[in-house]
Amino acid sequence: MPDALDATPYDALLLLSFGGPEGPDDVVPFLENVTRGRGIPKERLKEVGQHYFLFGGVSPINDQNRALLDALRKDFAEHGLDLPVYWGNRNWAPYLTDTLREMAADGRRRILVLTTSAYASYSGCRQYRENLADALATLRAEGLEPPRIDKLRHYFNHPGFVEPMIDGVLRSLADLPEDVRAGAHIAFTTHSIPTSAADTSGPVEAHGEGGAYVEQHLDVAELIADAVRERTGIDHPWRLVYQSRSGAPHIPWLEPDICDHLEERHAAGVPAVVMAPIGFVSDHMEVLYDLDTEAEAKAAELSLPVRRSATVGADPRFAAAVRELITERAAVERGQEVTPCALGALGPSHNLCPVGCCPARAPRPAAAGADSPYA
Ligand SMILES: CC1=C(CCC(=O)O)c2cc3nc(cc4[nH]c(cc5[nH]c(cc1n2)c(C)c5CCC(=O)O)c(CCC(=O)O)c4C)C(CCC(=O)O)=C3C
Ligand SMILES: [Fe+2]
Repeated sequence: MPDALDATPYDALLLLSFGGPEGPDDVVPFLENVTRGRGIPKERLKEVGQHYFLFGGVSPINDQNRALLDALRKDFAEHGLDLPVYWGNRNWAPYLTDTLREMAADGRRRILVLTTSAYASYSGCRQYRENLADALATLRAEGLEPPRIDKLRHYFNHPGFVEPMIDGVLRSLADLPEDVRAGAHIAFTTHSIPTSAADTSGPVEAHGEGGAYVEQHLDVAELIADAVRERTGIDHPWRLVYQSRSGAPHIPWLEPDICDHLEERHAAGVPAVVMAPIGFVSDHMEVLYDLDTEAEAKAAELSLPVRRSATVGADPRFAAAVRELITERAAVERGQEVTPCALGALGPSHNLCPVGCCPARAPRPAAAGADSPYA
């Protein structure tokens, strides 16, 4: 086997995700897990519960992660990368702590973590690092020797993440009626977060209006829009907009919301919109409900033709990107020179979250960062 497919010093990959309910009885306990201590109004929770009940109480996210696990294992096997893959979630079974306990029992000592979040933010990065620190503390309290954990760098600008989304937008444009296609605008969407969380996202030097969170999404949006222009010869105007706002109404979150944006585009005479959910790794509930149900209903009310483009999901190019990120990071840990792969203006993200990256409201231990107690 060539050197590049050596994962040493790592002995396992952990896919770390959000988790979702798998039946009606799971919905309320799942939402309690998600919102524990996070100050989400009761009304909002009831409403979000209804989104899940509309789909039989089942979030597609777990099956999508199972498909990603299959794609990763297949890719690793085909390329001779001998690295076992595990899966654990923040909010639903298989729970992260149970998976880490199993990994420790299997003798895994150096674990690399892949999160199903491509960008910097408290929710998408540090909160997962806090979950890892909590799980490690539990193992330690149980008298188990906790493994050492590193997290793969943010992959928002990796070609294996961006290219499937370019294809998705091209497919959605092609799927629009011909008479509105050339004039279509692209609405890149991501999860809204409190502006205070956006402004402090990423390393301290990226803090400022919108922080690394907005900056990274704008980088991806521009990459996709440029590629679409190159391949179609048409300059489709675009904007980064937000969805899935939560929290109390008096706290500012990133705007505009996709539904307001559709209204505004319609009023401006735009003939069609492609909604491209670049903030998400799979077509989970935020996509199925907030875009395919709510935003589609708004568009129907406006008689505005819209299409929603696909997320990467289990695309083989994404699986290959994960393999490349693993072998790249492993080489770094072995002290070898590597050229990290990244598109766009921002360049490859840091391997180790620096101190002050995506701070929490109340500081808590977080694993796999420069400020980690057991890094
Ligand atoms: C940045 C971000 C991502 C993208 C990065 C990533 O993927 O990590 C993301 C993903 C997801 N969010 C999800 C679900 C929920 N998020 C909620 C609440 C919140 N999300 C937030 C942010 C994010 N969320 C925030 C700041 C809150 C407020 C509460 C808090 O400060 O923590 C709530 C509570 C109800 C509500 O208020 O909406 C639910 C149910 C699911 C699962 C979908 C499924 O089941 O298929 C996924 C993948
Ligand atoms: Fe969320």
